[in-house]
Amino acid sequence: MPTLGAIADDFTGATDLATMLVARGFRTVVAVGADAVTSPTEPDAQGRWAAADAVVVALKSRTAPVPEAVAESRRALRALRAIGCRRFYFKYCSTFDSTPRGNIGPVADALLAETGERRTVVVPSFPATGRTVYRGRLFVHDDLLDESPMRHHPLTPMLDSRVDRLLRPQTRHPVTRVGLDTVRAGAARLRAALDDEAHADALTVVDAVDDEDLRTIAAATEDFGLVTGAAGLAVGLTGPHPDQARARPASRPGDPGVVLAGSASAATRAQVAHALGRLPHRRVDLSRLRADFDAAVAELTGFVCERWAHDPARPPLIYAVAAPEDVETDTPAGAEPASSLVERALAACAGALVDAGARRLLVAGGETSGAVVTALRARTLAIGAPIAPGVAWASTEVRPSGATHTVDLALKSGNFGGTDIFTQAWEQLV
Ligand SMILES: Nc1ncnc2c1ncn2[C@@H]1O[C@H](COP(=O)(O)OP(=O)(O)OP(=O)(O)O)[C@@H](O)[C@H]1O
Ligand SMILES: O=C(O)[C@@H](O)C(=O)CO
Repeated sequence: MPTLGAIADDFTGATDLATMLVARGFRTVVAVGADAVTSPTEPDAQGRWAAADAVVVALKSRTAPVPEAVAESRRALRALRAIGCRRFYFKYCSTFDSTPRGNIGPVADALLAETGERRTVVVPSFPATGRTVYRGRLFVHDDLLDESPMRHHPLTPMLDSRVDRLLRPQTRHPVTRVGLDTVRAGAARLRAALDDEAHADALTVVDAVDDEDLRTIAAATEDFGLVTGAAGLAVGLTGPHPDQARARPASRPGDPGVVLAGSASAATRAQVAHALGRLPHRRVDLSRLRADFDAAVAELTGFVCERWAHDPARPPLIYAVAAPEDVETDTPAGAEPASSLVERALAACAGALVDAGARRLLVAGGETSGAVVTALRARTLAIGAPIAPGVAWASTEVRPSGATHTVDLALKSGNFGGTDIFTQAWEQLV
């Protein structure tokens, strides 16, 4: 029976947190939307929840309209409570992706109200991926958040690095801070500080620079009904199944695989560049898609199938962006924007390729992952072997066009993973 329920505001974020929970000994299932918890279609659904220690509901709420994000998050919390969860974790991005309207503040407010809790902590720090919070400022490796590439994010440009200043316009609660000195004084001192009247009704941003700080925060908040943060905070949680939490791969070595990269992030571009010399590849052609979408998708999938026949051991790469100038910033008059066009194309490729035999799919980009998972009609993901901090394989049943197949799927956040992840990830599937 799961006791820990998490609500993630995007799909790659959900698998990021689930990867951490599995490493910490929680048998973890990712549910795609609240409906996958409340009305599961699989015959053994009750058994699935009974055999889980943690359930993470993956939402697409990060940049949704505020009322929609709030309603979906509330529904997810109620669904998690109905299957037994008693503690809740709101997972958002380690780069605090949000705007002055939301959605981190409004969702945190709603989840506090729903749980009956008065206060919670705000912990975006994730040192394993270079995100740290010091004196309330969020760093991405050596850069302040607003001096990192996140400054130019198309949907959530991050123009400040002070987490409290980012959050204040988003929430009805006071936003307070607790600094690293207090964290380093230990869990008891931190807890005493959090119990101070100043933080009684607050969202409290807590500094954390390394995993030990996160463990201290987790210990100090172990009886909080709701915590909020990136996946890093889970480093301080301990699940009941330290050696048996990881799901087995669904595929066998040599089964057909493919990489679908829709992300344009600097990390993904470096990964694409690395893979270009090593994997068969095709770039998504925007004008071809606009001229004849179905034919363009058929060309891409035909290429992949032809390469499988030639060399099944090398998973082909279908990618959208290799260089910054590949990103289309101005949509031609009357045309579909490149972002949704590419998402639809990669989702269509995923469905067609699973029907054609793909049993291993590595997807790069949060929005891209959401589109692919939706097209594959996956309901739940059982988290397996880790690939990189925040990225793991997951086995899942999919049915893009009726027939059900079990596949291994890895959802890679745009900024995560080493340069060689597209060629090396497959080695973890054993
Ligand atoms: N050539 C292009 N021009 C414009 N947009 C593109 C192009 N290629 C891809 N895109 C879009 O860019 C967006 C990338 O977002 P996505 O969330 O998939 O990656 P990301 O932002 O790097 O990942 P994450 O959210 O995990 O950090 C998608 O909507 C994708 O369709
Ligand atoms: O926390 C992160 O950085 C990631 O899990 C994420 O949310 C990617 O979109």
